[in-house]
Amino acid sequence: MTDRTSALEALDRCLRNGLIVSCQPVDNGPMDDDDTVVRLARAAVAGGADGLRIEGASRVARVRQALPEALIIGIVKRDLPDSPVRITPFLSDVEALALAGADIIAVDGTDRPRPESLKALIEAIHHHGKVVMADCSCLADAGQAHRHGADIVGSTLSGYTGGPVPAEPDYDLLQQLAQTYPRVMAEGRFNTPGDCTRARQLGAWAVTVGTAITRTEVVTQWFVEATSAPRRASETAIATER
Ligand SMILES: CC(=O)N[C@H](C=O)[C@@H](O)[C@H](O)[C@H](O)COP(=O)(O)O
Repeated sequence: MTDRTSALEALDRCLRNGLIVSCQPVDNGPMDDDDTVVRLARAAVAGGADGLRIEGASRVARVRQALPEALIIGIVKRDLPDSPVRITPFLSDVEALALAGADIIAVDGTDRPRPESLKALIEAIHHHGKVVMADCSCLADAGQAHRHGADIVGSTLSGYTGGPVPAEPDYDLLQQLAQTYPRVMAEGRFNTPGDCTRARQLGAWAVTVGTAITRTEVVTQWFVEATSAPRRASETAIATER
């Protein structure tokens, strides 16, 4: 049995049917600092998370130090002037995440203009002895990533490569992925426990939840929107009665 096969079998034991909590606060918001990310990660593990998704090599290193046993999916996000690819675009990002202690490194798995090829990124991650997750937007992305050797394919980028972002997770893509690949991460707008149950029923290997657990501003906004609409309606009714 190769090292890679045994590493993947060990991963299956940890993550199959597991929950990964993505600890990525709202950019530049009041929770967007390293200490808060470490606390979010600790809280997620205390709540039973099987893994963590952490952005930035320095934050991966901080979380690794705080939680030596945690399973960490590391990414680097960048806004590039000449490419829409944001998630771990450079070989230097892969190296930094590997040195920081990520177990799994996720990269953009879409077929869009990019500074370094997907194949080169996947090879580099394997060279560092790490597991590759490809963040995909469609079935074709996953096919290409899998051919290049990606170990995990995720629905992460469905809805984020153009046009309005849908409200629901992409269950159709998830089902297609799960029928085709052995390790499929349901990720992207899985905002309720019910969404996660459905992901599992459709064959997801694991589910990643971010916003609904770690972006307080966004979740607060959901509640504000849900509660303010009726209030406005009743205010209108009162105004009309007067
Ligand atoms: C599209 C993109 O850049 N997704 C990012 C990937 O790391 C994060 O912003 C998401 O929070 C993460 O994928 C989890 O998804 P959700 O927050 O919907 O549970």
